Amino acid sequence: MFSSVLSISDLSKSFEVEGARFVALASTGLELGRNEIVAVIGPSGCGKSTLLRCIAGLEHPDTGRIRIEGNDVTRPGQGSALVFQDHRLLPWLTVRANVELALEPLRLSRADQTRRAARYIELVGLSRFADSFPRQLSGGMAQRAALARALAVETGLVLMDEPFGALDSILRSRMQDELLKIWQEHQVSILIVTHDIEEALYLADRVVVMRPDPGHIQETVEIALPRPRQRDSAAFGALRSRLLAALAESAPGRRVA
Ligand SMILES: Nc1ncnc2c1ncn2[C@@H]1O[C@H](COP(=O)(O)OP(=O)(O)OP(=O)(O)O)[C@@H](O)[C@H]1O
Repeated sequence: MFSSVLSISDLSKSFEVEGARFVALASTGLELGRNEIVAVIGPSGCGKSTLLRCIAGLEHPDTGRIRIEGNDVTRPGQGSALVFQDHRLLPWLTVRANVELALEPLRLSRADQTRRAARYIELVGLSRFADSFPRQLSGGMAQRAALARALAVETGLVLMDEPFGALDSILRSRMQDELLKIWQEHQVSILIVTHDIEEALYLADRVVVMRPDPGHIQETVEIALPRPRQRDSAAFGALRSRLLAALAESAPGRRVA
């Protein structure tokens, strides 16, 4: 049975731009199943980040309903954790202290907080760097620390906005494999925004293609390829062509109502 972790219906969001209403998202609906990975692609400005920010409770939608595990999202950090392109670790805190800080709202005992932070730092392979500061980490390591911080909260839903966008291609594909390994072992649902079609195809069970003017979901493509996926296989290539064609249909634009 399809058990929804995230359920979005009729979501819309507009912003005031130069005295006029600009519609960033219009009547958007989306379901995310338990342990599902869904990637969101689309041209710049089609509302991908706005969608994620609404789910994360950082933006208040104009209309519609967002539920995580059946609960309406009304404030930040409710049922989800967000990973950005830049790691956003606090520079004056060590990796360990950054992860522990994210756990503060859970009001765990001091011992449990320490244990949980250590477990997730180990999971992303950073135990040796737990007492390092962000400036002492490479880009990939800092992004792994940000992932540990998001996973440690154990929300069951991780939202990722271009998480590997700033990494070089070799590191990026290594991080994709690490993410899949963690996902397989830890049973989380992931909604990931990416500009990279290959990344979407490599990671996702479904790819949602968005279109601007106003931002909405144009189509959803099932990626029924077994894992680990072969980027040079004919089936991968056929889906790549399909997504490229879907993206070509989307032309950036801006509607001011
Ligand atoms: N706070 C805001 N005020 C005004 N306009 C905004 C605001 N946030 C987003 N927008 C506009 O809404 C539209 C969608 O932005 P959003 O960042 O969601 O797009 P995106 O698809 O994530 O783009 P990109 O791929 O470039 O990151 C853009 O035109 C953007 O300028």
